[in-house]
Amino acid sequence: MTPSVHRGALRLASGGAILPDNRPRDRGLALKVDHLSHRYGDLSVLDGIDLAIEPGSVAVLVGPSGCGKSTLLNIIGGLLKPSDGSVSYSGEIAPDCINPFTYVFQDFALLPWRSVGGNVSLVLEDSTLSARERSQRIDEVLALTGLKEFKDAYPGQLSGGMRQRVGISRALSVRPACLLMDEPLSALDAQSRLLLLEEFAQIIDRARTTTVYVTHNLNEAVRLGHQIVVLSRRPGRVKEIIRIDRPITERRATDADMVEIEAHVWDLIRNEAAIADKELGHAGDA
Ligand SMILES: Nc1ncnc2c1ncn2[C@@H]1O[C@H](COP(=O)(O)OP(=O)(O)OP(=O)(O)O)[C@@H](O)[C@H]1O
Repeated sequence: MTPSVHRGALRLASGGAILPDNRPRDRGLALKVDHLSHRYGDLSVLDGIDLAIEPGSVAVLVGPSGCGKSTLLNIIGGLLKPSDGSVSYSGEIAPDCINPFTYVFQDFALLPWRSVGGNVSLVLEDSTLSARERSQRIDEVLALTGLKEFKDAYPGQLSGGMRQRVGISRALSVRPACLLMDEPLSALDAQSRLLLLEEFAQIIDRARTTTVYVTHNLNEAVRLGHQIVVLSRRPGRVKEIIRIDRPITERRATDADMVEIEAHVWDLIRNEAAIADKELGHAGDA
């Protein structure tokens, strides 16, 4: 099979969609991963992954350490070419989208000498937006992420949770068609993480951008995912896909069904995670 990342199915939407109030319900691309495998040299990392992600939905990738979650995210984002299989995208990219595939990483990568507004502005400065349009967008995303009052503050004056909200503001300001999030909350202390998780749920729901979210934290997975893709240990294969239909904003981590799903996901990965940890530990000894 010829490995490929198809981008041919993308087309521009006719109407300019605006976050947050008059946005369309489903902003984003549909993604399809077909029989995808990946190797780094002799190391087989992903094996035969099939996956479909609906526009505007959140797919969470979980699995033991080293099972290939970030690799899959990077292939979906077009940073890596798969050894086998393909990723295809279909749907509409709004004309106001500056960067269709946009990452949010765990380290916030903010410039300390730039204000909150200045950090968001950074990703808009090479675009064709006028100064006025840029300023409107910045105000709009800061309103969406609850940072309006902090536009002129500097990263050093903010908590970790707020810094990550600047990170997500910056990502949303380009109006992405797909958000790629690699453990965005993992650099935070437990309390900030819980607080920001609730805020993320609201922000992700309001933005309605197709989102692929990698995490080790199963609480985040059930809180945010429309589907939870459970991968086996390396080489990662899809072990089970769990769908959660309840709207993200109507979920509570303590709801009985959420607790049950989380326990089920943990059952699926517990043994494999223990084995993967030992394998990685030995690899580190070598
Ligand atoms: N560029 C690379 N070259 C060689 N091996 C790599 C490369 N990137 C990742 N790997 C290896 O591929 C495997 C999968 O890595 P990846 O980061 O995708 O897994 P992961 O599930 O995201 O891991 P974790 O949960 O620990 O973050 C690991 O064994 C890793 O060491």
